[in-house]
Order: sequence, then C-alpha cells, then structure tokens
Amino acid sequence: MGRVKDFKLLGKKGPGRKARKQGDPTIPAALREDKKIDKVKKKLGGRIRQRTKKRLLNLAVAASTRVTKTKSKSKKDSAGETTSESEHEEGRDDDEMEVIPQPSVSDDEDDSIGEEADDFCSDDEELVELPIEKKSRKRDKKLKKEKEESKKEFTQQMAGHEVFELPDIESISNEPQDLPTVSQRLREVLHVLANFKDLREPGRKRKEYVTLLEHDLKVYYGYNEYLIDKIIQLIPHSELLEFLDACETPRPVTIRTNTLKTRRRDLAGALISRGVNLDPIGDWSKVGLVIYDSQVPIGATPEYLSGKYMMQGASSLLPVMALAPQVNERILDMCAAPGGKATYIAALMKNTGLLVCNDYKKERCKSLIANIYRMGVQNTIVCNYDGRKFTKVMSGFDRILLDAPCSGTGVIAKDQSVKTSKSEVAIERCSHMQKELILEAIDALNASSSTGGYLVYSTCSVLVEENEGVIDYALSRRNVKVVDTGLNFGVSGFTRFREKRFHPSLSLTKRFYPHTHNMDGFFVAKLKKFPQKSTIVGSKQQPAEEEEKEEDEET
Ligand SMILES: C[S@@+](CC[C@H](N)C(=O)[O-])C[C@H]1O[C@@H](n2cnc3c(N)ncnc32)[C@H](O)[C@@H]1O
Repeated sequence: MGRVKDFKLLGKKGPGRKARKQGDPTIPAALREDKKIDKVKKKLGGRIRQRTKKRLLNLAVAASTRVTKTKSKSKKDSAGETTSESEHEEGRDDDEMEVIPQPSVSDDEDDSIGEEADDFCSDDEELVELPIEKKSRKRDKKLKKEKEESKKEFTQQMAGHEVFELPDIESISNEPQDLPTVSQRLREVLHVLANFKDLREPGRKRKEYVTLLEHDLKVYYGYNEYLIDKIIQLIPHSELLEFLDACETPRPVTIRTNTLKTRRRDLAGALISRGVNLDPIGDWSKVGLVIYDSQVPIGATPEYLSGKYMMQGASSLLPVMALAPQVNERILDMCAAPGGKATYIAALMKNTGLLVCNDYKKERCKSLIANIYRMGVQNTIVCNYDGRKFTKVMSGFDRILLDAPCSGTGVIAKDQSVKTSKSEVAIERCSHMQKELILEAIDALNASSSTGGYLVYSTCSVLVEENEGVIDYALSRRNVKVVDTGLNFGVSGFTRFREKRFHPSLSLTKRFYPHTHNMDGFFVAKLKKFPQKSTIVGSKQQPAEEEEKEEDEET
C-alpha cells in the first residue's frame, strides 16, 4: 500500500540543493572576448594548416557550384549520391532542398568533409582531428546506423505482432473448443473490428471476422446460431460482451410496495427489522425497493403473505408507469397473468373504476387470481379469452395494457433455455401474434375517452421484430399515434434498423437493456387512439397525423 499524501498541502518548492550551491555564471578568463580573439589568431601547425587549406578549398568549390534543385530534376540529378546521409536521415523534402555537389572524393573523405565543414564554422580547435578521433567517429556512425536499423526491425516486428491472424474457421469448428482460447480470440476479433482499417490482416474482409465472432460467441455463451446472429446485429460490437455477460447474471431482486396496503417507508422498516438489507430502487420509482440480501426468504415473509408487496423485476414497473392509470377509469390488462402489472394498475387506480384482467391461459389465471386476492385488489374482474378476439367480449376502455407474449430475449438471465430454443419461425410466430393482439387492443380502446384513449405495448424482448416492427405495423393499420412514454430514462427505439425503416415517432418508444440499465431487457411504447372518420367510405383508418391536421384546421 502506498502512503497517502495530500500534495495540495505542500508548499511550492524552492531551488534544489545543487541549484542553491551554484553562484551566478561567470565567464572564465580564457573565454572572455579579448582572450578569444587571441586564440583565433593562434598560429596553426604545418599539417593542420594544410588540412585547413584543403577544407577551405572544398568549401569554396562547393559554394561556387551551389545550385537550387528544381522540382522535376530533383531525382535525376543523382541527389542520392551527392546529398549527405544526414539529410536523408532527417527526412527532409528533396523537392525543396538545396543540393550542394561536392568535388569527387572517397567515401571516407566525403563524410569528414561534410561534418568538418560545419564544425569549421563553430570552433577552429575542433578542426584538428587525430586518426584515433576519425576512427572513433566512424565507429559512432556505424553504431548509430546499426541502432536505427534494429529499431526499424523492432517496429516492424511489433507491428507484425499486433496483427491478429485470422484462423481458418472450418478447422476451428472441427477442433475441440477450449473456452479460455475462445474467450481470448473473441476479444482479439472485437479489437480488430473496433478499428478495422488499421488492425485487420491485409486482404481480409469484415465479414470473415464477423463469422468468426459469431462462431466464438455461440460456443462461449451457448446460443444457437440464429439468436447470436440477431444479437450481433442488434448490440454494438463495443457492448456485445457486456450484454452477453449481463444475460448470464441474475438481476437484483426487487419488490413493489402495494400502496393499497402500506407505505414504502413502513414496509422497508418492517423488512429491515427482519434482517433484510434493502434500498429504494432509484429516483424514478416511489414504490420499488431493491433487496441486497436477506436473512429470511423474501417470498415468504408475513409482509409478503399479507400482500404488502409484490416480487417483480424493476422493468415490469415501467409499462404501468407509462400507462398512468387514473382513478375511476375502465382499464383492460389484456395479457395479465400472473398479475404483477395488473395489481400495480389497481393500486394506482386506488381500487376504483374497473380493471379487467384477461389471460388466454387458464392455468395462469389461477396465479393471477391468487395475487389479486393477496394484494387486496377489489376493482377487478378476471377473464380468460383469446386477446385476439377480445372486442367480441368487451371494448370501450380508457386505457389498455398489452404486455404481450414474446420470445423472452430480454430475460435470458432468468431463463437460459431462450438461448437455444428461439428460431426464425418462432420469432415470426411471436411477431404475428403480437400484431394481431395490438390491432385488437386498439379496437378495444375508446378513442373518445375524456381521460385516456391510450394503449401501452410492452415486451420483455429486445428484438426489433417484436417491438418497433409491431408498433410500425399498428401505425399503418389503425388511427393511432406514438406518444411520449413519460419515462425519463431508457434508450430511444429504432427508427431504422438495417434495411428496415420505421415511422420517425418510434424514437418516442423506450428500450431498456440488462447491461446498461441493470434490469431485464424491455420495450415500452405508448399509443394514443384518435376517433375514426365515419364519413370516409371504405377506409378503416386514417393516419393520425392527417386527422390532427384536420382538427387543427377546424379549431
Ligand atoms: C408477458 S406475460 C404477461 C405478464 C403479466 N402482464 C404480468 O405482469 O404479470 C404474457 C401473457 O400473455 C398470455 N397470452 C398468450 N397469448 C394470449 C392471447 N392470445 N390472449 C391473451 N393472453 C395471452 C400468456 O398466458 C401470458 O400470461
């Protein structure tokens, strides 16, 4: 463990020990201006004089032959032979460079001339180069070159190492699957897909990586090909693993206070005294509680048995909140069993008006009745009809909740069999049933309701076919309009998905995901029904927008 130090409390540091020791800079006598002149005038030895003369001569020749290289001539003029190595190393732009042709000399001399000429301008003393110095300089140069070459090689090797080599998918499928290897490969493929242009193996196509991704996700998480493919299409690659991991993890246990019997504060107090560790579910709900742990079974406490709360997922509160039931309304819960949402609706209606709870499955109606009874709901009748034919029984509701039967792809954490049981046919069947149910629900609504005329459609599926696809279908068949759900969190529904294009108002629908909202995957849409124009012969519906326009014109 490192020490914790509050650096803000420390004052600004003064000069260091070394700095304090040093006095003001003074120029040594030997370097003072007057002395320096003497030094330059110093008499040179015979050999040095000869070398200096030679260098001066070279410089003079160079100056006289200096030419400005033209852009087109630059490469032809044997620039490679005449331009010094250091210029190439610095990577200057040849097109704008001045080329200084040198007299023809040996390679060695050429090196020394270029460098010495520079030195010559700075300090005469340095002109004197002993054989040992020359040797050492050459060795330094050789070392520098070697160093640069090895650096280049290393960079290439590293670049090569980063390229993830795409294995042959067919041979992989035939091999026994080693999960840690598959997991590692998954991450590598996702990494490549995140920056495909730079990280892909040259010549490889995106589709090849996606095929491998599909294969590995299927193996690692145990999905069938159809569903994993759907999930890959739906969830951004950057979130895929998070989503799939969330589908492996149970959501937190949550309960809803039954306000017909108690207040949340009182319920929380009673449960805490029994050793339940809990908290309010979040700012968005006044009735939800999240249970962290408990010394007693939450489904068997005296408070539960006496109907003071319902055990239900956080997401199942959302459609009822969107429905916003009012007292004394006539409300239908078309697919109600086992009654988590129905009993919440009744509580918001304060046990007034009429709540019709329907479910097609007789067996499930038993648990619905049991919950209604336990929760003290008294404004309800339970019926057992096919929702697709409900208008033959009843209609004229102020509000309807259609919590439709679905694939359950939002609740995989609860039911792992979804991973392998869903097929294209199954989803099509679901979607078809949902479309039939939604049209019937709209028809059972009272468009002229003074308080409502609203339908809330919800599913615990994340698939577009069961959500936006169904709402878009309803918009095209009935005189309804998508309105705001009133839910201030969640992700907007799709208005376009792959080749599909939906009505722009679909953005008012809400999606919830296990990995982002830590609740079951859910979809909520709210529709408002408008009255039919009976004067238009042969037309069953009129788009809501046109109707609204006409209403505006009339007013
Ligand atoms: C998602 S569950 C409803 C959950 C319920 N709303 C709740 O909160 O407890 C869907 C229900 O639709 C019912 N169902 C399926 N097909 C139906 C149909 N054609 N008409 C009415 N109900 C149907 C199922 O029996 C199931 O209970």
